[in-house]
Amino acid sequence: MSGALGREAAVLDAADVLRAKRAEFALADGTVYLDGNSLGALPGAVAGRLADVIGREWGQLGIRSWTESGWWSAPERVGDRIGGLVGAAPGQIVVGDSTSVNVFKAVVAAVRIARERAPGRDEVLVDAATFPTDGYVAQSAARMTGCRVRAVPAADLAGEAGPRTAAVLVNHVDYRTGRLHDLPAVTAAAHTAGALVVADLCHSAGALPVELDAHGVDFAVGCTYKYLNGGPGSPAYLYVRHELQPRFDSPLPGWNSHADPFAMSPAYTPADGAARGRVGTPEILSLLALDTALDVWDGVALADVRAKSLALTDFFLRCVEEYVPEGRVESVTPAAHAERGSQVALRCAGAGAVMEELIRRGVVGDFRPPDVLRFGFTPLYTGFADAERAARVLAEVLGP
Ligand SMILES: Cc1ncc(COP(=O)(O)O)c(C=O)c1O
Ligand SMILES: Nc1c(O)cccc1C(=O)C[C@H](N)C(=O)O
Repeated sequence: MSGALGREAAVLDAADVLRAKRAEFALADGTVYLDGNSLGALPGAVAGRLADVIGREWGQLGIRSWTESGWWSAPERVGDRIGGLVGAAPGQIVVGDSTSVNVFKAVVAAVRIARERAPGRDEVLVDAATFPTDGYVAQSAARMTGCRVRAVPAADLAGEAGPRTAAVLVNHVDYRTGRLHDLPAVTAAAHTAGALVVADLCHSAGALPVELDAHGVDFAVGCTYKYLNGGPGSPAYLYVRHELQPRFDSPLPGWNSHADPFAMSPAYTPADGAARGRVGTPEILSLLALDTALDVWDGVALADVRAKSLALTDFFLRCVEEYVPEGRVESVTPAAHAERGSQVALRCAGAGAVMEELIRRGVVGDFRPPDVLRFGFTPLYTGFADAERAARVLAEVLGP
């Protein structure tokens, strides 16, 4: 650490109300980890929990663990814990499958409900810069339901929802630029137009306060391996708003979402509540790793997370401005706090090679084509000294 910004970082770290949380993570020595927006860091307690789940619950109790260890109901129990982080009252979130699969369930179900109300609706609106999987799944879901996809810039989604719109699929935060979209406005406009909203929270859950119930969002999906630190491939989640649950007609009705799964009935009767979003057997090992990973949120106020995230990203941008010669990088992340998630994306010539060199020097971010350096700031374990060092090393890599 060096210079005035280094000293400022030390002062900011000393005053950080979340600083004790860093010790709950296993972080590699000498590395600045700014890739929690792709794969969150490992919470230290996860290894012990998995050892117990494997050794005792699976190894000793075996099949009995589905009931005695609570495996069967873990998708709803862990879903309620995630609900506490995304403004969802209990009973509306189930954990399981991937985000991609949950986008499929949500978009098809949203179209089906919209069609019940007004059969002529035939359009799925998606934001044009969506994460690819959402766009691919929306295309297929639309084809299967006789709709067409119309891609418009996220900022135009609210204005574009109209009488033909059945569903609006919006990424809460853009994965490439880190732009935070106006979910309440999109939701309100979609509802005025008679459409339903599906929100992808992959880059917002755990990074900033999300208020699903308060904003009346219809469906939401998200992964748990980024800011929720569930580990590689940890299961995703599906939120279905309470009032919609009786009409939620899942396109993937598996035996796990049956009202009486062990009746093994040939006829499908959907379960009530969040369980209707289940499909097949839950991913118990990664689900229970996630369960323990969520313990790091105990005693954490999301307002503190948001305040630190904005302070960190502001500070990083200041350090970049100070250290990196003018014109070498350009931030594509909005300066306005109301429009920023928890990452900074810098457009940079030769970004792929620059990121490789950054990683070689211990600053781990990622590269997104065609020319974006992406730095994720995870307030629970990223400090101001990390932000300062990352900007300093970036300047060294780019040269004078
Ligand atoms: C916004 C967004 N949606 C969906 C996904 C993909 O989800 P999954 O691969 O878990 O299905 C990602 C990241 O991979 C993402 O950033
Ligand atoms: N899910 C990932 C994976 O399995 C491997 C590498 C990266 C990912 C990601 O999550 C990418 C991430 N959604 C992104 O915003 O780019």
